[in-house]
Amino acid sequence: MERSNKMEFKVNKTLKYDATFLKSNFSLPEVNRIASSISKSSTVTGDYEVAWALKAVTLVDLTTLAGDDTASNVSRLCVRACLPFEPQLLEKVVEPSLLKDIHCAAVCVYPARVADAHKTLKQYGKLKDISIAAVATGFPTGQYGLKTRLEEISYAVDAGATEIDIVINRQLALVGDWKGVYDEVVLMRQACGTRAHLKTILAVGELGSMENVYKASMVCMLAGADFIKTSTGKEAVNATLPVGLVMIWAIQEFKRLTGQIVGLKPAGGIRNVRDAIAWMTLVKSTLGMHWLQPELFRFGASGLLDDIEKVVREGVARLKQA
Ligand SMILES: O=C[C@H](O)COP(=O)(O)O
Repeated sequence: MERSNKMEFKVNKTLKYDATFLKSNFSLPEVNRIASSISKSSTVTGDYEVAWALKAVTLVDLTTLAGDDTASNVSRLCVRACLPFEPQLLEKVVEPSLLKDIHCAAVCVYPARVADAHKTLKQYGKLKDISIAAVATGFPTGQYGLKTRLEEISYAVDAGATEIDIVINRQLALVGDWKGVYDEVVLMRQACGTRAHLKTILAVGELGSMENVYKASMVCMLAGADFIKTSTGKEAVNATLPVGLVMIWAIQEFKRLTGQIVGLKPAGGIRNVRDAIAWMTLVKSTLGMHWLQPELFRFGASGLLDDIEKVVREGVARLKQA
């Protein structure tokens, strides 16, 4: 199966389980205070808002995860990911040489729809530019036997997925069996092999505490995750800035202890440019501006591109009037 080679295909290594990595040292009021102050400082308007909105496009995993997904709507999603705006629209705001870079980072679909995405992206010559992410392992609940959860990964990779978004076993996490969570994610890492990046969904809204969010982040990174992702988009509480901050602290500490670099993917409920800018501000002010690239940061979102399009069109219209 022909696949994208946009990203150099280096995957993270599985490291030995070490319970000392799970110890955290933060207080909830501190987390909320910092997240709230970052959120307040992230308001931008006018041309800056358009620039940030265009940056956000390049970080989106454009997602459809619905029971009624069909080959046609997945194909339309892929076309939109390739060309979110007609090139003439952006002529006044983007340098001509950069227009080709204004596309989504990936499309994200169920395993059974990967072949449809692959077909369309191949047809448009975009397999090298846009990754195909598949959710797997009994998404969204993970409440299935391990054997079939692992088989889903192989199925999606064989169909052309280059990124696998797995869900962790919340049952094991909630009873404190972190070694059990680690062991499963290690097998998921092995099932991806070097053919696909592994993104691990923590389902933070079901983990019960920020300490558990930190532990789950560490366990997944030890197991070899390339990205840690907040949510499936199906939990009652999905991506929030405080949770993002705790995951970022885990990423920073993990890098300090092991040298291994792991990306962040907030997902679920990120629907407008204002939210996207708040997340990008959070990342910029903690991990640094260089983290805002598709290899290290993604938005998992089904509706964000609609608001981005609105903001960009309004911005371009203002420029034309000026
Ligand atoms: O992984 C992506 C999420 O499922 C998308 O969630 P959303 O539909 O709330 O944007």
